[in-house]
Amino acid sequence: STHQNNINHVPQQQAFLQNACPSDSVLHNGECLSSGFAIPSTTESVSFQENGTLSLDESRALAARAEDFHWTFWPECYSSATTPEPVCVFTDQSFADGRGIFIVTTSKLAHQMLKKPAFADPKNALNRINKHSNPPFIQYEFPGKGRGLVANKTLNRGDQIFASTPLLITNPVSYEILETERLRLAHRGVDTLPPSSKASFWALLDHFKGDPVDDRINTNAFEIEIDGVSQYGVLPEIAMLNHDCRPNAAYFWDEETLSHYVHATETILPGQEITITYINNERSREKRVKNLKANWGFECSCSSCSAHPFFVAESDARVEQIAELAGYLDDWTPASKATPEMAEALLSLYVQERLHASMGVAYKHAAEAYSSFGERDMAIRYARLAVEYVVLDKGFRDRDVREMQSMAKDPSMTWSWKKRVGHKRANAGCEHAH
Ligand SMILES: C[S@@+](CC[C@H](N)C(=O)[O-])C[C@H]1O[C@@H](n2cnc3c(N)ncnc32)[C@H](O)[C@@H]1O
Repeated sequence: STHQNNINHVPQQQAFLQNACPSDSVLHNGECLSSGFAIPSTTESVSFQENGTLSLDESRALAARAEDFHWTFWPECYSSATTPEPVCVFTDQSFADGRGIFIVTTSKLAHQMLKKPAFADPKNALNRINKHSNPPFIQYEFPGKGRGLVANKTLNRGDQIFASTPLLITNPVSYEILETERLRLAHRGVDTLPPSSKASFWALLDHFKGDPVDDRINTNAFEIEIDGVSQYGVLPEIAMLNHDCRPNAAYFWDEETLSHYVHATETILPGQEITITYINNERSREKRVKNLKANWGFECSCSSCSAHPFFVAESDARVEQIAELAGYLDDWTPASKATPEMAEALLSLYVQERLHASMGVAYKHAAEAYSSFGERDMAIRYARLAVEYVVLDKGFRDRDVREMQSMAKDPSMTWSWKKRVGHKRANAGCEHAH
């Protein structure tokens, strides 16, 4: 379908430069070409320097000359029949005190991103971010899973391990242009990063051994949401953390500061590896292993994946029971069988299963279950714990965090208060309806 591609994929230099070329043409290789112009199929080219892109010096000069133009380089862009606008690479070398960032997206979305406090008010937004001196860990090489981070001091639950901004963000729209063009944008992005960030990028693991840039992105990217769109971000610090199905740290993405935060979710002693989860762990071993293989391409070697079949079966049974109890607790109909005792069983299963990093949801269930029977103090107890845990994996601005903060203040003002008073409460002794 090379023909098809030549017709549909007209490489365009950014639409912003409206005034640089007449409206019926595009800027290409420093020249205005009629928009019917199509460069030769890039599939035949080996070098990314070919095919007439602006040199870095040219695009830097062009960006400097343009009025009100935030980015360090004039963006290289490509479009296809399905892209709403050309997809371009936008680099800001001065972002986050010179750490730099490149973003592969449309100009409209790139412009929208500039409104985030991380770009608009970095002094305040980023004052706690990217501070990597005196880290609470050292890097260590583990046989079978590569580099990882090991605590060099005791970390308590809630301690920040690091918080950092991505070196790159790619929007899913970039998959709508030709693969060769998508790769050119990614390579261009890496070439435009400041030297130390470029070095951190190249030091990342390339697990799949394909295109060296794409491979590093695929091996290390995390899903991040910006303005309702799920995108990929690469952060060299968090990329050093290995996966464990029973991790001792959690991370969240904060859209306002465009930062990724990592915190301990339990006590981590010096010498212990700091781990996060790459997947949803509240599933059977078989499903977890399959998911890691399919999406990350590795055989999980964590202790709960490599346990003896007896222990695997026990663990799977607990995970299944967690889902069953959560199902009851989520039932808010008059026929609901949910009780606070169920929530206690749920909490106990989370602890036994060592799912500390995801305890937040269990504490929320417990807080609501007690609130629904009008038990104020127990609701407060668990609402406080829910806030403490949920924030570590959902972030400061999460809805559940706010809800649990309100419950901790005054359960009687929340929607669940006394919702189930009068429901049968098995094992609780007192069964009379109020
Ligand atoms: C984001 S990187 C983590 C850092 C990596 N170990 C390194 O040296 O750069 C992800 C890669 O680490 C390895 N890895 C992470 N967790 C693992 C685990 N639980 N079992 C086996 N390999 C793992 C896999 O090769 C995976 O593709």
